[in-house]
Amino acid sequence: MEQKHFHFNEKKRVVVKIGSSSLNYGETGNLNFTKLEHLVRELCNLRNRGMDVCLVSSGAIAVGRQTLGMDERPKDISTKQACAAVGQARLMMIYQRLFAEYNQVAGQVLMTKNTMVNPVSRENAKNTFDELFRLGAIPIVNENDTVSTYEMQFGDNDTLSAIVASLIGADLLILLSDIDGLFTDDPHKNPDAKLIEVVEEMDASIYGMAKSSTGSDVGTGGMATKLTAAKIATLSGTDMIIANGRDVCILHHIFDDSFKGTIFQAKKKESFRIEDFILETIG
Ligand SMILES: Nc1ncnc2c1ncn2[C@@H]1O[C@H](COP(=O)(O)OP(=O)(O)O)[C@@H](O)[C@H]1O
Ligand SMILES: N[C@@H](CCC(=O)OP(=O)(O)O)C(=O)O
Repeated sequence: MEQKHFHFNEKKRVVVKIGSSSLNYGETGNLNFTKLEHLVRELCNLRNRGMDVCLVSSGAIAVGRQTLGMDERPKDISTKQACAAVGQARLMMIYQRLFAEYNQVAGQVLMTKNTMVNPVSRENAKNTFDELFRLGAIPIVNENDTVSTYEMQFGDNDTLSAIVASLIGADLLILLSDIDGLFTDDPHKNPDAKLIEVVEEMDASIYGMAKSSTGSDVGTGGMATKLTAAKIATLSGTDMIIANGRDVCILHHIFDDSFKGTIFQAKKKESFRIEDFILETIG
């Protein structure tokens, strides 16, 4: 797809979200180190281009489950939280090592809904991001799964990444998924589904396409949570892209103006306040 008119290479602050299914080998559930290494290299190159870069990485529960030798996806909250405690630490250890290889520094930011709803916590979180960018570091964000209660959970990192993008005033959010973008229907169920390349208006016809079915044993939310993310991002003035994270080199293709995916065009609404949106819609 030729998208020269979008000028993504002029973006200044970019959030990239990668889902659990893109970090693991589907068949074994083990981490794909080559993929992680390529992802980190791509993000370091964006930093080298002069952009502020933030990574929202899922995978804590999947990595913890693997590390603890569980065959089944955990169902109850305390088992998920125990998996996240083990997996988040392991994931960060790997990221720290890989970023250091490219002479970049990564910092961990773990958030709950409370971080966004409480004005003092929200301001503190924003200041932390600003300071990390000023220092040239790359924030790596996840939900604080080990402590977040059901009521205070975002529950999916698609929504969380859009909230982070809104909080830090990012001008581009990229969701790396296990699928090329938004299709007219779930392509795993409907082989006639067609890729939508650009979404200018988030109207009812668009919401009708997205199903919450996931493409893997580790994904959360399916396309429905990606559209919630698109709504938050576009109202905040952030363009959003869904692209396939199978090959993370797609990141430089996005900035070189040639890639396959779905672009949601920003529509900033002056009255939009992320904290009100969270209270009204996500609860
Ligand atoms: N309209 C749609 N277009 C594309 N994918 C869809 C659609 N509706 C549901 N899906 C499902 O959403 C999945 C992607 O979400 P998910 O499994 O949560 O993965 P991840 O968060 O890792 O990207 C796809 O694999 C697909 O099965
Ligand atoms: N916070 C959870 C991930 C939740 C989530 O949205 O997962 P995914 O659908 O894989 O992006 C974790 O790190 O395991």
